Amino acid sequence: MTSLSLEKISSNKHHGGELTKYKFKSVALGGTWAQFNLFTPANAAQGKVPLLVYLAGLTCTEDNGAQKGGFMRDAAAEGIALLFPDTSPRGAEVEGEDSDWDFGTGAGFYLNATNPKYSTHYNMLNHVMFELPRVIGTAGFPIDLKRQSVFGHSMGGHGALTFYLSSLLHSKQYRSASAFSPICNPTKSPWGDKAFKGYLQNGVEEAMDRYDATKLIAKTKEPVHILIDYGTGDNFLDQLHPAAFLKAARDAGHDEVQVRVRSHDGYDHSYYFIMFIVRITTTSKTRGILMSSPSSPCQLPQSLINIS
Ligand SMILES: N[C@@H](CCC(=O)N[C@@H](CSC=O)C(=O)NCC(=O)O)C(=O)O
Repeated sequence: MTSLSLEKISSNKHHGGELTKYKFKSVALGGTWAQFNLFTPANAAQGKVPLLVYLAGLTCTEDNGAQKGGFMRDAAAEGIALLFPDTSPRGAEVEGEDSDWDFGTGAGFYLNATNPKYSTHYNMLNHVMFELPRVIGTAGFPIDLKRQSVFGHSMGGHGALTFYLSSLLHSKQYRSASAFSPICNPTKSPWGDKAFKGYLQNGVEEAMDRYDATKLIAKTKEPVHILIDYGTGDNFLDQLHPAAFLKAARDAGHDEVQVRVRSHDGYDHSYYFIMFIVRITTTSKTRGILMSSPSSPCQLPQSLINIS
């Protein structure tokens, strides 16, 4: 998979670091222009820093998390780079892709499409998990791709959980996953149903083993590091199923040290909730979760205690 060179669109100094927007012609997304934001903290000038990937939700672009998440202050303090990909290809010119807010443009669902209508362009899994790290590595950014974690919101929470769980057996690409209001059991949710029936040749059946975090955690034997937050006043709670994920995790033997699901009284699905959670969560480290490394054993439980 090769990519043309990056073009810088804009750059802003932020919390002592730099938030830069780039675009490039994405092979994974069928040759369309793909944009992303990358925050590099000030200490990246001294050496490579870890990377935390943020996956946004339905209707979002690479800007929502960067502008509304409130992640950068802690990332700067902890010396962590943040990557904000887009949520779908743009301008693929697939018939009907702009008809609905929860399918097509802005709603790539972090999978690789197998329905021939979408499979040239709608490959957000390949784009985020493989193409973007390759682009970042090739461009020579001061980022240590061996220290990578993933987090996200709603559809992006689904992406974070499924990317993390599906890479556990093979590449161990991410050290942990955390999610705000994630779609935890998308084969049981209307959003997931619509996405899978549209993007996948064999519909929901095809998604069971690959794209449903509740199904994946049920089969995961390895130790995991997962943190989920959701609000009880979430207007989309019927799409999320956090209790099903928690039950599957406990049934599979993952205790509260490995999988923590926190509910927050009255909070909704919006970025106001995300900002609140980020503030009560002492540092990005505790969401980003770069604490497990060969040289430093996993300290997630302790870090989670710190943030409770
Ligand atoms: N149709 C509405 C609602 C869309 C919405 O709430 N999107 C969420 C993600 S929902 C699950 O993935 C979101 O993050 N919106 C962007 C934001 O900045 O709040 C609409 O179009 O607004």
